[in-house]
Amino acid sequence: MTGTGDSLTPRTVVAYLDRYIVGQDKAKRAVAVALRNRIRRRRLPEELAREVSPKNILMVGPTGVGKTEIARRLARLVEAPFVKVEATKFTEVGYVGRDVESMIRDLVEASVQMVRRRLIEEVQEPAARAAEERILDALLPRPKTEAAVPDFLRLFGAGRETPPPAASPAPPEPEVREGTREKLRELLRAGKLDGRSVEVEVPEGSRVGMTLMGAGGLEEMGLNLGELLGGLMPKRTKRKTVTVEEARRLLQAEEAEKLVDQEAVVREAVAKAEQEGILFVDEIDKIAGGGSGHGGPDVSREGVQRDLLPIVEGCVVQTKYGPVQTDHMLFIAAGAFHKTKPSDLVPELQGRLPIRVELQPLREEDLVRILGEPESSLVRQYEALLGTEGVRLRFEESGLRALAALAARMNRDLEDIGARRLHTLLEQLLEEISFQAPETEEQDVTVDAPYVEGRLGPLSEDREARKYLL
Ligand SMILES: Nc1ncnc2c1ncn2[C@@H]1O[C@H](COP(=O)(O)OP(=O)(O)OP(=O)(O)O)[C@@H](O)[C@H]1O
Repeated sequence: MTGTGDSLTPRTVVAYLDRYIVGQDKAKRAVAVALRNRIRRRRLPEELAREVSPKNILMVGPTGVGKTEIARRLARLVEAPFVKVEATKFTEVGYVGRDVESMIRDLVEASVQMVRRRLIEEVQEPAARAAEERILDALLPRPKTEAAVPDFLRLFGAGRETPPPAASPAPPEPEVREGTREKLRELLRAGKLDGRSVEVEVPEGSRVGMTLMGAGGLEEMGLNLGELLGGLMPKRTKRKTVTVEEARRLLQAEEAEKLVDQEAVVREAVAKAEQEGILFVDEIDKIAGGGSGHGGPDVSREGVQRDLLPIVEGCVVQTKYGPVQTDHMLFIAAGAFHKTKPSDLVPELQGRLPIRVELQPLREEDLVRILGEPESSLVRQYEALLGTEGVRLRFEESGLRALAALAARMNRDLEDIGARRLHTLLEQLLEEISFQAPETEEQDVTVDAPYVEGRLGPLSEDREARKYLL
């Protein structure tokens, strides 16, 4: 389900999120409302719409309970450009105030990729046709004499009287060639020529990727000399012998690239980032309060908050795609707040994160559901992955319960890493099968409680091993 506008009521958004994330109803509601506010804002007269700032969200909750997942799924639902950053990244040595702006550049880049992918998808049909013609040209080269005469001269009759070189056979009549070309086209479309070799002209590598050494200003804005000059320098191509199948892939990609208007991509991408962008700023709790991030000569936490502020409040950031306004981007900040409180953030930042939601630690029952219920749950992923190699994996309810119980225990005894514990446990549980799958005959594996206990029980009792493996 993707879409924008009327169909995206908070209720439908929550229902969508429910398909992937277990529990955390308050956080789901908060993001659904924030999204709805965006839709409402777009219906306002322009002048008023400009005044309405997004209702940014502060998610408070321990690690691994679904904070990022909720934000990411929301972005995917509405096809919004999305970026996740760790606020602590900006407290590191070597940090300069403007680095905070890099998250906006990353967002725009994500938006450009997104728009480009979509537009490229849209021109696949004409690109495929153009690629087909080029492959046919390569398989059935035009006779040299004719090809050597530019089309505009041929209009005046040039080329007709040029006799073929004595040694080479006379070129086939145009109608005969046309017929052959059409036959070849049929074979090509039926995939009968896929294995044949053909020589085609393809662009050479990517554009020159020289970065301007030492030109701090440009580099900071994400500018790159190769890209700056890319448009001015002729693109280099080389002749390459490949299979017809590969040629189709290469040429179709090249033709699609040519058909997409790069300026239109940038225009749409910048607007999309400005109006629909979602920035997820994790570990915001670690920059709350004064002092440095984690001792040492790091940049002060308050300094980072002060740098974040203009971006959250709305400013213009220079990017290689031009100036980008941050006023209407949605910020979702998140943190565990074990050692600090949201009220330790500078007041202006607190004011810019008006919606507060708490996410709950995951209980054993939640972990059971997380294993099996979400549409792309871990269990489904493993079943599908191993299924590709003939392993019919089946999880029984008792197996899921045993796994969840163990995960809950390890979270209590070691460190609470939330649902991430399930990843490490499942990896250990299925390690052997995963390793052997390609070499074994088809097999059925049923994961029930004894299976889980047999494999993970001993590990969970071993004080040292469990620290590293579970
Ligand atoms: N409530 C949940 N329902 C389904 N899956 C979950 C849930 N909570 C966590 N997960 C899964 O656990 C993993 C980690 O979750 P997520 O990235 O959302 O953590 P987080 O709360 O953002 O923590 P952190 O702040 O440390 O990044 C993801 O693979 C996610 O799908």
